[in-house]
Amino acid sequence: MKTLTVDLGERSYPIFIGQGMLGSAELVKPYVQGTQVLIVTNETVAPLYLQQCEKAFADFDTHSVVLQDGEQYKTLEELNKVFDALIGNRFDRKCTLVALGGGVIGDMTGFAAAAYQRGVNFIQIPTTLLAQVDSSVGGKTGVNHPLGKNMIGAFHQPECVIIDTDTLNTLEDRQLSAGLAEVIKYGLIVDLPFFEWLEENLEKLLARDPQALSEAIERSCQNKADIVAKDEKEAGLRALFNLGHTFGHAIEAGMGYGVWLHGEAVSAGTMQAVYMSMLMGDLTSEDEKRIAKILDRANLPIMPPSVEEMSKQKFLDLMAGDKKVQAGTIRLVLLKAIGQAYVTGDYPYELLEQTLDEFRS
Ligand SMILES: NC(=O)c1ccc[n+]([C@@H]2O[C@H](COP(=O)([O-])OP(=O)(O)OC[C@H]3O[C@@H](n4cnc5c(N)ncnc54)[C@H](O)[C@@H]3O)[C@@H](O)[C@H]2O)c1
Ligand SMILES: O=C(O)C(=O)C[C@@H](O)[C@H](O)[C@H](O)COP(=O)(O)O
Ligand SMILES: [Zn+2]
Repeated sequence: MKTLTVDLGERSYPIFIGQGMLGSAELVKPYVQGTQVLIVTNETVAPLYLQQCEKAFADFDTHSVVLQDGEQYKTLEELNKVFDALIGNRFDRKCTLVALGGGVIGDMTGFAAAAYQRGVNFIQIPTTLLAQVDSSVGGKTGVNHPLGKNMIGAFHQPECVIIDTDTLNTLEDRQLSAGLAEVIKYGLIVDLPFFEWLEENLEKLLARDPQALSEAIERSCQNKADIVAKDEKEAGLRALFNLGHTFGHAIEAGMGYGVWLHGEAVSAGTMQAVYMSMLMGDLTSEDEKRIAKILDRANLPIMPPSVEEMSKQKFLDLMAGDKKVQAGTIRLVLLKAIGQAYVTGDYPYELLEQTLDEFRS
């Protein structure tokens, strides 16, 4: 087992990466406060892993709640089921919530933990590649609104993150690819050597080679932990994790939550950011081809929805609601080079329009 640390002073926490850890009482015990535990999962993950996970919390007064599966259920309404379970079972302020599932369950459970009685502890047990490399680390929690992704939420850090890579054995190929979009993102924004390693090892990752997966998860989590430790609440640097997301979140909301997976929307959105970085005179067409190639090899979309599926105006309206918008300016994460991202609102607006028009024709 490998252990990384998210260094946030007295709120620092470990990320455990290994195999066969899901039922380990020894591992979770130090991170459970009080006597009451609520495991939050969904209807797909529960039959696969709930029983095993419950074993780890057998010494506590443990309950579970099973939510509907899908991005379309990442809503305040569905979240109420968690509050019903907590209040209905008289959970007190020292209780611990456990997120067992992908990023949707992690974001919702974290937000429930942030809000219940103004804040209780929670543990992340991510079971998708995307959640293991990104969403379980860093404390962004929340739910969607019909007009925008993750618009209602809170920063709330977990007590620990338990990444059992065995859970990836049951993940659908499409979901594995979606996770790779966020893995590739780390290479693009801050880590050229990791991008080069991914170019070398992509087939191994697609074939679920345990060693390759473990290395990709570790390097991704290390990149995430380093930046979160420097900028927990996204005053600046942390926004780099949003590469491809201003376009991608617009695709997710615009097409209807769940139609495009988050990772798929991030992939196409990354190509839009890459195209615009080329228009800005930074990336070369060789860079563009190289980035498109790795995303395509990962079985990810490299073109956004067609103009018929999503108009330029719809894109712009949704992007105008992005959380990085400042004084009406849509700020974007662009690339100076592979491995070197920056955030800017200082670009000719026509280049954004050109990206939305030309990239799709
Ligand atoms: N908080 C953050 O920093 C952050 C970062 C990235 C993404 N996100 C959010 O995460 C969400 C996407 O997460 P996701 O890609 O994990 O999607 P997801 O949570 O919807 O999971 C994908 C699918 O895999 C299923 N599943 C989960 N684990 C499984 C397993 N081991 N075997 C078989 N099936 C399994 C789920 O039930 C679901 O159907 C989005 O809502 C996105 O906004 C948040
Ligand atoms: O942790 C972060 O910071 C990220 O931006 C990670 C992203 O991959 C993730 O999709 C996040 O939820 C997007 O954040 P948002 O603030 O744009 O909703
Ligand atoms: Zn993301």
